[in-house]
Amino acid sequence: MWEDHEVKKPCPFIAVEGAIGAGKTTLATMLAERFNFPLLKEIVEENPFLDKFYQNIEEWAFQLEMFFLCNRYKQLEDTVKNYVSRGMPVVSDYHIYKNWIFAQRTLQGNKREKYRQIYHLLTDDLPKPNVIVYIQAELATLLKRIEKRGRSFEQDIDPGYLERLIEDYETAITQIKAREPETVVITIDGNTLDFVEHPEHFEQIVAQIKEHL
Ligand SMILES: Nc1ncnc2c1ncn2[C@@H]1O[C@H](COP(=O)(O)OP(=O)(O)OP(=O)(O)O)[C@@H](O)[C@H]1O
Ligand SMILES: Nc1nc(=O)c2ncn([C@H]3C[C@H](O)[C@@H](CO)O3)c2[nH]1
Repeated sequence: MWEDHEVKKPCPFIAVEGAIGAGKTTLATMLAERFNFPLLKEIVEENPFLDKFYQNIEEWAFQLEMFFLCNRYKQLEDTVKNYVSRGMPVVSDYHIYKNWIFAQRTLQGNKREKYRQIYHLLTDDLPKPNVIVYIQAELATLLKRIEKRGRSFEQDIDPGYLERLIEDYETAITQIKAREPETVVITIDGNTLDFVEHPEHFEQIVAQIKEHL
């Protein structure tokens, strides 16, 4: 149980968020290790639709979004059962709301509406993270990181798509802040803070998060 507080705060359920390649998995992994919290990590390699999706977004968007949604739903169900409901902290490299951020960008009309209904049915009654670590990064940073990571299917991503996602994330974070004032949102400058190469940058982020735990 999480009882390490003088004033009772909710047990940390931390989600690291940001656009593609912002550094979510890297930072979430480092934070899980530092705080000794279990890590909930996105499944990427076994995704059968990502490659096809990047070749033809319109054709494959619904399949891809449904795949992500069903996978994350299952992961979140397990997380609630194994950690959240037992009062144990957890750090995740995504927030379930990410599904809707992407789906609004990739789906239109009838398919978006069908997806919206399924998304709400599956997620409305699930516990949401109470701390969001948002890595804000500009296009040049994302492109550099995507290239550095070198996943073949991401190398031809349209920079316009990334640019729109950066804006979508900004809008989504603003909406979350307004809608859920109880959720702690910590914004990290992903352009200037290099927590991979500079341990002191990581320490800065850890200190910022500790203030809220
Ligand atoms: N702050 C940073 N400074 C320099 N390199 C970084 C930083 N954060 C991540 N990287 C590098 O950038 C690449 C992408 O990072 P990572 O896979 O963590 O991103 P992500 O946000 O989880 O991506 P995705 O959205 O695709 O899941 C990796 O090669 C990682 O080592
Ligand atoms: N369309 C779409 N919807 C999602 O919910 C989603 N989540 C992640 N991704 C893409 C980004 C990386 O390329 C890769 C790994 O994060 O998968 C997504 N793409």
